[in-house]
Amino acid sequence: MSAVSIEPAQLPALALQMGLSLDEAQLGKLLQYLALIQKWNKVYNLTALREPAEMFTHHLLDSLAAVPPLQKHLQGRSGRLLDVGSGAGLPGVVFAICCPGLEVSCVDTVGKKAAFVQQAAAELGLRNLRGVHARVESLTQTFDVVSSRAFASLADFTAWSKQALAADGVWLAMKGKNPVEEVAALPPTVQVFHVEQLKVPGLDAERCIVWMRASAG
Ligand SMILES: C[S@@+](CC[C@H](N)C(=O)[O-])C[C@H]1O[C@@H](n2cnc3c(N)ncnc32)[C@H](O)[C@@H]1O
Repeated sequence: MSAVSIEPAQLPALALQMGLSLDEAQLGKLLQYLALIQKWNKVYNLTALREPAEMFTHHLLDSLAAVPPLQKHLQGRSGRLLDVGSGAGLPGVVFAICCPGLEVSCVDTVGKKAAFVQQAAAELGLRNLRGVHARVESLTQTFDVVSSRAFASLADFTAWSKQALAADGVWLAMKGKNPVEEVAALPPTVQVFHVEQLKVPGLDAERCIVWMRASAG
């Protein structure tokens, strides 16, 4: 994966280029969130990336690329989203900032990561965001969208989170290259209805969303 030089100061222009309509407050919160990850990374061991420039492209812009497809799916509806294995809150915190009508829960088995998301929610004033310390398999609430990024194979992701998916809910899995073999390994109870290519500014790498829903099989 290679990256061209790109800087946080370019965020307003990059957001427009990505088809995002964000106000000053949202742009500010995205940069504040990045600063929080950088500040707490050493203490909480949130991400293996250490370089601020890399965090900007590989984490923030990469997560932002999934926002227009998510907004298109929601079509202005409110709803509940669960981000599974969210780590530092990627992409869940970015979704919460960009989609204020969405109630976002970021679940992780590591307590300090869930605590970091709770702290980010407080510091950024995000009342639609919460960090949950749990294994996704143990959740009983249901969600309209269940997302993941850098989490697990499609088969494991859907198997572990299926009880958390609302009856008409969808899975949103952020992946690199179109994961043809992972799709082939899915059980008949999971239907892939769209593989959507993403373009991340400054990232010369393939990215996609695999959209799935539960089917009778
Ligand atoms: C590689 S990290 C990805 C973090 C983040 N989504 C990102 O894109 O940077 C995977 C995360 O999944 C969490 N995890 C693993 N198994 C889990 C489970 N069964 N339920 C919830 N979280 C889990 C790990 O603790 C880890 O933080």
